[in-house]
Amino acid sequence: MSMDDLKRQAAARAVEQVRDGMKLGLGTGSTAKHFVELLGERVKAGLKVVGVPTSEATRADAERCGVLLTTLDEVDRLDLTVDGADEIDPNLELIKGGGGALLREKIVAAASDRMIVIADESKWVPALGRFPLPIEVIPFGLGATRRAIEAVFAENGVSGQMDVRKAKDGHAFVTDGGHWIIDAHLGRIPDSPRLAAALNSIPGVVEHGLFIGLARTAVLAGPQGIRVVERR
Ligand SMILES: O=C(CO)[C@H](O)[C@H](O)COP(=O)(O)O
Repeated sequence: MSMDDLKRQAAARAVEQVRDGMKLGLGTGSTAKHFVELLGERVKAGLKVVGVPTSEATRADAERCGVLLTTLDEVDRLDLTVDGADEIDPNLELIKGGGGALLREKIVAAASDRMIVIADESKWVPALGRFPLPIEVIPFGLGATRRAIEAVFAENGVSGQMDVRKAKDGHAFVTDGGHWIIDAHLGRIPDSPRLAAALNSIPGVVEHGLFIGLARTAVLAGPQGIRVVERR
């Protein structure tokens, strides 16, 4: 079974949680794309839902699949967000942002009563940090922001190379919000909630990919089947 089959299986399990009338957060990435496609099939069969997309790519996918869209200005809370992740630890803390949509993803997840993270088993890790941590920054004053990030890393016992993410054309990758992303290669993050809070305090950092206390359920698809992990 391919990795993509596993992603689709995890997405299919999450689609079972969707009920008529729900307001949904729609994640970004290849796993979330499966969810949007499967949701679209249920919509065509008569399910009534509205979704808030977490990226322009997901907006296009949802429109193509016939999923009605709304915004967080038009609705108050969302019932459920379903999104992928780059890493998931046993406390259901996440690294997200490999696809560059972390800012909208976090806004949408925080506005949701429940977040289900869907992934293949390879995303399950004992501790976060092997996947480079995406940090979304304002291009202005980048040198100062980098130095402040380095200082926060040192205070939190981590260090590693920091790369400005590049697009395929070799220029800086620009997020849907018009910002840049620094990918920080930290190896292992001993205390992710503490690091997340410290990064939030840096001027010039718009958001980072540590999702702390947001995911309630993880649906992990592996060759042996599906494992569902609930937040303790
Ligand atoms: O955070 C994300 C996008 O910003 C994605 O959810 C994450 O990168 C996982 O992607 P995929 O499902 O393609 O493995």
